[in-house]
Amino acid sequence: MNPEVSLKDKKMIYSVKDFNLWYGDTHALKNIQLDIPTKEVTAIIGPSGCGKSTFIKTLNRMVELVPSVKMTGSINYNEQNIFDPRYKVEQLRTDVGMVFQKPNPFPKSIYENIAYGPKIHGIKDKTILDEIVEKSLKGAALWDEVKDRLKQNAFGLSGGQQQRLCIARSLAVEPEVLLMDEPTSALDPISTSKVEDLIQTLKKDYSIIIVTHNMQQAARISDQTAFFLNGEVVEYDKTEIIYSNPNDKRTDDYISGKFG
Ligand SMILES: Nc1ncnc2c1ncn2[C@@H]1O[C@H](COP(=O)(O)OP(=O)(O)OP(=O)(O)O)[C@@H](O)[C@H]1O
Repeated sequence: MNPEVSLKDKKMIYSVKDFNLWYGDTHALKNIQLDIPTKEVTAIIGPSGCGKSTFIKTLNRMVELVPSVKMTGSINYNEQNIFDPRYKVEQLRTDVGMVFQKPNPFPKSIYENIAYGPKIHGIKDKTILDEIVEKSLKGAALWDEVKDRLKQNAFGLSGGQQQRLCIARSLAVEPEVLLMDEPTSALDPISTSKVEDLIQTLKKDYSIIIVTHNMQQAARISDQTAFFLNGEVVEYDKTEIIYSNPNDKRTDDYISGKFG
């Protein structure tokens, strides 16, 4: 990241304004203001229960699957309010891919895991599907490891390979954004490091928003970091500032391990 460019001068993919969310009576997100830059890595950190997962599940409107949810405020994605009744949620879910904490491949072959999304979008031509599978697996740095066993079941892959397969599956429908909810917490250190390297490569083409419990990970891979506490954003700034010279004492206390 160019250190001369301040956060507010960047091109934004999301702009979150006055946003509140309740699960029944639980006020889980409180008056959130957050602008998320395009083609960078934005980390969401904070202690358990502070609203990190709720926040990223709001960005693709997945949170609405919980019946008791109520929301106020606005979230603009590419300058359109995703809560506008005319907004097409299906398009949002295509543009915004999601990778979860535990790798969740389909019980199908490696090939079919990747081809599934494009097929649903109407692509039937075998040559085109082959190309998408190869490109997506290369994009997720998995091609060389699996190119000779594409017909084998995805459950035969290691946990780290399964997680990269899930990233490849997201890439296959050509998203703009990747939401990642603790994508390495179930992985060993070597697989974690491969996924972290991959995230660094992917940010050339995608905007990445990652929830992580691992503060070293956020420091290593993100351009900006938002510190959440009790449903509020306490501080949001370039990662180097959050980690070296935070404004708020609560951020400092969390970063230095005094609570969490
Ligand atoms: N489906 C749900 N129904 C009711 N309350 C929920 C639901 N999901 C989350 N909450 C509540 O919303 C608040 C925020 O939870 P959330 O899962 O977003 O936090 P988190 O920061 O991601 O936590 P963790 O790091 O433990 O995953 C918590 O008080 C939680 O109990």
